[in-house]
Amino acid sequence: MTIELKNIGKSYDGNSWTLNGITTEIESGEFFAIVGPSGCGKSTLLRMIAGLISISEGEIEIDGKDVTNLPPQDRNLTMVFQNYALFPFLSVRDNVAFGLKEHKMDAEEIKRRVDEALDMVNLTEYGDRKPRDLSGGQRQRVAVARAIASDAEICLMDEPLSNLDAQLRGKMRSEIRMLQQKLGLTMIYVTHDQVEAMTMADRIMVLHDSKIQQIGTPLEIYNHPANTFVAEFFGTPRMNLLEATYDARLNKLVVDESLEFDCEDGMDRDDYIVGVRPSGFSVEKAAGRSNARVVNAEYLGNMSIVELELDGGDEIRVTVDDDMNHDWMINQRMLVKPQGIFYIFDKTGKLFAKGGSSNGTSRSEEEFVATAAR
Ligand SMILES: Nc1ncnc2c1ncn2[C@@H]1O[C@H](COP(=O)(O)OP(=O)(O)OP(=O)(O)O)[C@@H](O)[C@H]1O
Repeated sequence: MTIELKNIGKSYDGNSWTLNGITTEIESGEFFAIVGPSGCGKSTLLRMIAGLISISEGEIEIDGKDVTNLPPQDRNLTMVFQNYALFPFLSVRDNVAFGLKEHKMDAEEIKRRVDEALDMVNLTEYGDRKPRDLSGGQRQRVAVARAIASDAEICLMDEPLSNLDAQLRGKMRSEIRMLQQKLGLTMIYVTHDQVEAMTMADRIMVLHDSKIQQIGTPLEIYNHPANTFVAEFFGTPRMNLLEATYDARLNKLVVDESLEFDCEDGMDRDDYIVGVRPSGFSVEKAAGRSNARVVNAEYLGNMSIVELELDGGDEIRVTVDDDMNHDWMINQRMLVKPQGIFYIFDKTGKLFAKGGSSNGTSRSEEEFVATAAR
């Protein structure tokens, strides 16, 4: 089932827009994640698609049919909430069967569907328990089983894993993804967790400032972030964003007078923002040459995260992989150089171009993807 959002807007107070101009098409069988920081309107959008709150502007179509004014039960969808919304006084089986009974479905059919759904989430032996006698992860599975049993072709999930510990979250991520694929569900999945979105989704919509910042596959979003917001939101530690001046004579962008980034033709301004992921620098002790000092270092086993202050005052965060030499000393002088890919944003934060090469040694012109003309 496809879902089409046409210029959706929401204003709770009639003055300001919580969401504005949301337009996209979600394909049948797609796992579509909506991500963004707290308060950006993720739940609002999901609830509008579900029909739980009204839309201030725009239209929603499901499988080509306008459902904007239809109640939730007529939209062929089901929803899993953050707090699972289980009935405490009903058994697991009855929780899963609840919606089916409401629909006056035949008892045999209900039993078949409940058995099947509990089997899929590995809860067959827990059917007679009450929710309070289950672990957090098991409760979460009951909520998923209820969604599956409904046979709806669209499933909406609102931060379903946020109450679980990190280990269980990782396990449930792959379980939900597997079930979604097995059942061919069209999934819209809200999360504030960029890792969850990157690992589960076919495509991601990034929301911020009431608007869509970017829609793309996880790779597209990571490799071609549309702006500084998206660039910083995805990737841990965050991308370093540094103010840079363009030196036309050298054809280089210069940060703090000591870090230089090679440019292609087409640079038309004096000021840009250079974005460098923490892996995009080399750090070495070089006799007589240095441009930074170590401020802090965390050794994590397979790598270190090192914070450095450039001589011009900017701070950067660098990851050093397979760090055998992890005796970083605070205030130690270092020579920092760019290596590999970097991003050039204009002063408004929009991606202007991508520079550098991915192998970290030589740079090729093909790697320089000019996006300014778009
Ligand atoms: N019923 C309401 N009345 C007025 N304002 C609301 C209402 N519900 C949400 N809001 C506001 O709309 C904005 C978006 O809220 P929403 O819950 O959609 O964000 P979210 O991205 O899901 O956040 P979180 O990740 O924290 O759950 C917030 O500023 C919130 O305060």
